[in-house]
Amino acid sequence: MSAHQRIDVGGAAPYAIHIGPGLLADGEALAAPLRGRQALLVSDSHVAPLHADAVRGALLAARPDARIDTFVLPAGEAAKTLAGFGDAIAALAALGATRDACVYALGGGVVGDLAGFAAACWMRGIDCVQLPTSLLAMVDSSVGGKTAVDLPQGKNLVGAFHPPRAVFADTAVLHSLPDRELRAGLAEVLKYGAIADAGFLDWLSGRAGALLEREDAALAGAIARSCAHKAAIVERDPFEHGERALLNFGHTFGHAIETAQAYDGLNHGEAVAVGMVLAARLSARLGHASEADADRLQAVLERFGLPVALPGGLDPDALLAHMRLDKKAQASGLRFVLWDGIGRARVVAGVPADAVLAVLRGA
Ligand SMILES: NC(=O)c1ccc[n+]([C@@H]2O[C@H](COP(=O)([O-])OP(=O)(O)OC[C@H]3O[C@@H](n4cnc5c(N)ncnc54)[C@H](O)[C@@H]3O)[C@@H](O)[C@H]2O)c1
Ligand SMILES: O=C(O)C(=O)C[C@@H](O)[C@H](O)[C@H](O)COP(=O)(O)O
Ligand SMILES: [Zn+2]
Repeated sequence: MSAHQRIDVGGAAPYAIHIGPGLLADGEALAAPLRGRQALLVSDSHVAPLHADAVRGALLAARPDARIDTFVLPAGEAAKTLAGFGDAIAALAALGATRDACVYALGGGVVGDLAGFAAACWMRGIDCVQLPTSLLAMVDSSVGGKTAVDLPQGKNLVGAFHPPRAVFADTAVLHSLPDRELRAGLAEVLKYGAIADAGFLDWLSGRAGALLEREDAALAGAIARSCAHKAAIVERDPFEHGERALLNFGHTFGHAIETAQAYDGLNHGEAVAVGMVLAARLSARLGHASEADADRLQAVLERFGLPVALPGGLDPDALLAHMRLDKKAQASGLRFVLWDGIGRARVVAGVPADAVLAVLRGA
């Protein structure tokens, strides 16, 4: 395998995250997890024309006896649906996939979540290899085994925990990623600093220019440190019984925004950026953090060109209704990841709805 970094994720089903340029051309490495002779390469309409032939060619060079079908989703969050999931399942049926078949998810988080969910469900679970192509997918969605599709009622409401067999993050493909999507990925990178690593937030803040200019060393450092944080957390708490919920910082607000905009407004990373600012403001209102810390977090996000305010036209009461279907909510009420300042977060139950509404109204 070409020079790369490797991060191991331990637990009941251990796997490795490989990070570096050129990994998608390494057919031997990509084919190693393929136990049988069938693979379904799932991608989307932006990524497939750029990278699917190369991946398929690399896999076939290593495994000439394999049958590799390709299934392409329309690009974008609006395709992460039960209907898209059904189409992926139909592609597995057309392949005649047996239990030793493997799904390869080549794309951003939308492809990774949907393809992973199809792999989790086909014959009650077959292997999935994540080939993340967006920054967001490299630093977050390809790791940890959360798979899902959205419903009109809420984000990721139908899904399963299904860890990948391996993750190959080929950093060379980031050169074709649109700027807006690069910034969205940086929102989830900044999240690790906000919840767990004040030094990392400083490091990122000092390299905003280099990261936005896609300098290799800066990107490689940000990806590896993000994956190390995510790997450590999901290894300790794979099913989100505790600590893993911290990775949801900003997501109660963010998911409500995405749902209210019918998955056609802010993208996930942008919605999480706004959500982190709102969660920080809520934390300050409830006495957990200071307004000065919330101001600082907002300023860092702004430095990366991310949105930090609620988009116009959204009804606070409708957003609150969406939050009641957040996966952290309980029969007793809302639970939020609140913030104790840079690098420190915790899950808090019984957050009063009127405080959430006040933050949404900018009061
Ligand atoms: N499972 C998890 O733990 C987890 C974590 C974070 C986010 N997510 C989910 O991930 C999704 C967001 O992921 P995303 O930001 O990657 O969105 P995405 O998958 O929609 O990708 C963003 C856009 O970039 C394009 N793209 C991706 N890679 C490219 C490349 N190399 N070159 C050119 N274009 C490229 C895609 O086609 C798409 O248009 C959301 O559905 C979110 O809920 C899941
Ligand atoms: O891996 C996790 O755990 C996360 O919460 C990571 C989030 O960035 C991600 O958006 C995740 O899909 C949200 O999960 P959900 O359980 O709130 O749907
Ligand atoms: Zn997220």
